[in-house]
Amino acid sequence: MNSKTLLVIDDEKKLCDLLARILELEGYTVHKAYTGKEGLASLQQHEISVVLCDVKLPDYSGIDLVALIKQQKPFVQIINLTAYGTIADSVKAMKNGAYDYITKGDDNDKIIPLVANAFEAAAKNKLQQIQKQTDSKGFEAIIGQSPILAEAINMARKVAPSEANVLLLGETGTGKEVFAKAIHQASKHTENTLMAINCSAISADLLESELFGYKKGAFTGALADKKGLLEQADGGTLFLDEIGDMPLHMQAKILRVLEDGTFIKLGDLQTKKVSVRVIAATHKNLLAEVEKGNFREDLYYRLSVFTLQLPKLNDRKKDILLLAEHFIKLFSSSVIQMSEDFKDALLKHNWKGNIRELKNTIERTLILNEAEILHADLLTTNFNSSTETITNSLNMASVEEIHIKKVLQYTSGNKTETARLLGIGLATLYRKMEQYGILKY
Ligand SMILES: Nc1ncnc2c1ncn2[C@@H]1O[C@H](COP(=O)(O)OP(=O)(O)OP(=O)(O)O)[C@@H](O)[C@H]1O
Repeated sequence: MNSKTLLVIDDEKKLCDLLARILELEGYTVHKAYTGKEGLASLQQHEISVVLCDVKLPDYSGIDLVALIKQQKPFVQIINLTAYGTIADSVKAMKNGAYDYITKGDDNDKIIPLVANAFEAAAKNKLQQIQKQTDSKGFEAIIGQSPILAEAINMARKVAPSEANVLLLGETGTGKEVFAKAIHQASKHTENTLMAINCSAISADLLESELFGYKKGAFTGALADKKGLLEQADGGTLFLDEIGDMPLHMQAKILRVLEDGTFIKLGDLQTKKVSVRVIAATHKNLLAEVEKGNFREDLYYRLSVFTLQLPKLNDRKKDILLLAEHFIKLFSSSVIQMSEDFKDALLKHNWKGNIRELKNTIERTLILNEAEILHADLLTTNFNSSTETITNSLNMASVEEIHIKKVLQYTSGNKTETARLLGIGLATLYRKMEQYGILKY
């Protein structure tokens, strides 16, 4: 993600050189090619994320080249350079998978923002691709060698091929969802779907319609029948994340699913039956919730037949560097090393957000710095929660303002992505931008 490398393919040498120069001034590393063949060779040699490609090349049609590049490197984004008035070309280019097209000479001020957006799309594509590969790797994707994690993996491997429901316990970010996916992958139902829902993230009404589905006319806006996640997961696995936050009336319905596989869609009179294995997860102490009357005891016992406690990252310090190395490789295409002081800082930090916090910390550190060797000073402003090492020489507000601006710059003003990277909600981001008078984006 770090390397902002692009390729310009154009046989008009002067234009190619000019474009390259403009983009270099924007901080990009630019490779040039004057023919399609040279371009394809360059793509094999360098880590390129975005290609600007003329549609009329001596040896190739730039439009055919789009399909060829997409075949070889699906996450690479291609912007075609078309001559004035050749709309048909542009349409075909987009059909072949081009990110966008620019009319030569006409759209000069569009190039820079378009290229920035194309890089963003390429990075997202790459992460999605890696995520897919990771998901299909099952237990192999779980990084860590500490005995406490090995024990959890061992237990999960044992229960995976059985039909037993599983309750995953652990603080936020300890990898509960990763384990749920791995258990599904190693189950007998891996050819069927794993459907996941976070019970704390959406309202009770929406949760109910998402899980059970509804009949047309069940409520205003129910314009057609909708299958719920339970039906979609039939024959496979349903992952109920943060089950401790499920409202009591829904707990009764889920209990019924666990008991005999039956449920009723919203607005329906008939009972439906599914065969679904349930994996549930929570960061809460469910027994304490049972005592407080917030969680049904019978559901607790149904779910907790096989309970798996996932360790906190602070309890498996041995894995911190291993995970950090893994995330560095994930987020950067260039070779980046950790200095001893950087490793020390990672080991000393109190990882309240567990692996997710470590992952976010590494991602931010790499976004905001170009260094090939990471030092501890790069980390201080990137730790999620309060850290003793944070600088006092600037007041917090100005550090925050600078930080928000940097991330906005990185995302080319994409607020949703900025909020995600900052770990705050979109509304909070807008409020802070207003507070600091950040108007440009
Ligand atoms: N052992 C691991 N190896 C590699 N990546 C991991 C591992 N465990 C977790 N992750 C990554 O850390 C992040 C958090 O993991 P996950 O979402 O599974 O945690 P969680 O316990 O379900 O969190 P929450 O309770 O907040 O939903 C994810 O991006 C995941 O890919």
